Amino acid sequence: MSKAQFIAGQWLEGQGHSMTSVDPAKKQVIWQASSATAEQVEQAVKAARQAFLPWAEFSFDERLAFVKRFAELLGEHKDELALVIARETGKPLWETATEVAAMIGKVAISERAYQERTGTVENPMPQGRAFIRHKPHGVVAVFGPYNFPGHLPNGHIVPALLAGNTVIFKPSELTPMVAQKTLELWEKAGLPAGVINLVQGEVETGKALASHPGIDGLFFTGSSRTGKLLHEQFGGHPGKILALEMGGNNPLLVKDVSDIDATVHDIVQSAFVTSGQRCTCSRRLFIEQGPKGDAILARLLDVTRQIKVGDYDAQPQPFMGAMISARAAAQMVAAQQQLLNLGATSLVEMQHLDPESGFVTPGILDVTAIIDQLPDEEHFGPLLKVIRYSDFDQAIEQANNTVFGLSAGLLSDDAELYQHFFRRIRAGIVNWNRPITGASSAAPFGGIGESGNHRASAYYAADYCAYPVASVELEQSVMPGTLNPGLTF
Ligand SMILES: NC(=O)C1=CN([C@@H]2O[C@H](COP(=O)(O)OP(=O)(O)OC[C@H]3O[C@@H](n4cnc5c(N)ncnc54)[C@H](O)[C@@H]3O)[C@@H](O)[C@H]2O)C=CC1
Repeated sequence: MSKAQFIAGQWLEGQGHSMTSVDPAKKQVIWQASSATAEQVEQAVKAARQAFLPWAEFSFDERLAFVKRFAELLGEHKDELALVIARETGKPLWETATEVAAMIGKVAISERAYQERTGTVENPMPQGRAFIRHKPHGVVAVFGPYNFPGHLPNGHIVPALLAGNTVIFKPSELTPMVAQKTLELWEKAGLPAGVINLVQGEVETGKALASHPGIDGLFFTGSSRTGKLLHEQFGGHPGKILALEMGGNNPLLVKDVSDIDATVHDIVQSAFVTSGQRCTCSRRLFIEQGPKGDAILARLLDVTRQIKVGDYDAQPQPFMGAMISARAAAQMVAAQQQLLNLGATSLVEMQHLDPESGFVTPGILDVTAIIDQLPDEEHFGPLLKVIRYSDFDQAIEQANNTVFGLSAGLLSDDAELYQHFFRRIRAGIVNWNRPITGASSAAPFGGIGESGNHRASAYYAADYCAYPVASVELEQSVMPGTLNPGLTF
């Protein structure tokens, strides 16, 4: 049993029910502990509140020194952390190494973002000095998803701490071991007690934290379903900051390309990387009808059938590892069946390779015939839906026919067509001849519609981690040269 709760600088056993984490590739229990109760969440909020003022009173450079030490420790422990992420998520080691690298890279980017987006500005004025400064919100909760259990929570935690907030982190219940490892590194970095706290548990722990009156904000990355629940819960609390990074039903359009292999590579990288478990993954692929489209589709089917799926530590490395759980894999196969029942045609069948594991092969369906009945849902796995179109503008209209709006892309040699597409498509990430996954931490990261609430993360995370304060300041009160009418001194 692990002491999995980190509260006020102490590792504590949870007082709730027992939790386990299962390696979805090797099917072994790799972690066991007890969840945090509502009382322990309360302790964590108290600890974060007590730590807030001293932490906020440190200078930016002092806070930065702690965060840089964390980045150094990530570097020293990068192989160990990459292995923990691989074991808990099933993602291949080549990919989890890039996740740890992104966590390290986040620190320098967040430092720059803090200065550029929330630094201090002095404006000239006739009398006194005018300042724009930024202050931390206070105690913030960070909720993380399972697909990038290190990098995505880190994308909230690092800018939150730099801005002077204290944090209570509630990771996904599917990736508690990664959270524990990460917090051990924060502890080693010497953060004062209470500045970062970890509460592990399932939905009830999440609810206890999200509904706690003592938090000043909540930064969430996860499903639209949960994000919407939180949005409702935060209704009537305009004083609390809520940043939601949620799912997508992302379209990728293809027209007039000369290099078929390069195009297919961008499609595969968009649809199947991380076994389709990225919020930016392409779910819908629009290919023109006719021989040119046929050739692209034929090559895509051919390459997809050859994608290597395997253990995270296999040599040579597979492109796709296991999905997060046997349950998630079974749900994807069920989603495929549901679309087949509606009248979709299977082009490459997704298969659950072993019902006890998270391994699935990638699948492709032609859904052209059922476009009007297509459920507008995020299928969070390696299942790509192909739509054959004859009119490009209609294809854009269909691409926009979603409640989501996270990422979208065009694969085409035609620069003017891209401008046309860019003006019409609705999404927070719009790419041209590049995969629609792999968004940069140095750019804003967020979507419109049900993909987010206009609080983009990554480079723009600095914005939701602090509030602006406008001040006009003068050493002492001075009588103005002219008085307003009606005043007598
Ligand atoms: N836009 C973005 O930046 C990203 C979005 N995602 C989305 O995340 C999803 C996959 O992640 P999941 O872990 O399945 O998301 P999830 O919504 O199931 O869980 C996220 C977090 O919320 C907590 N939670 C769940 N129900 C709750 C409730 N009722 N009250 C309070 N807390 C609750 C969970 O314990 C977890 O910590 C996908 O939909 C994906 O698109 C994933 C990565 C990035």
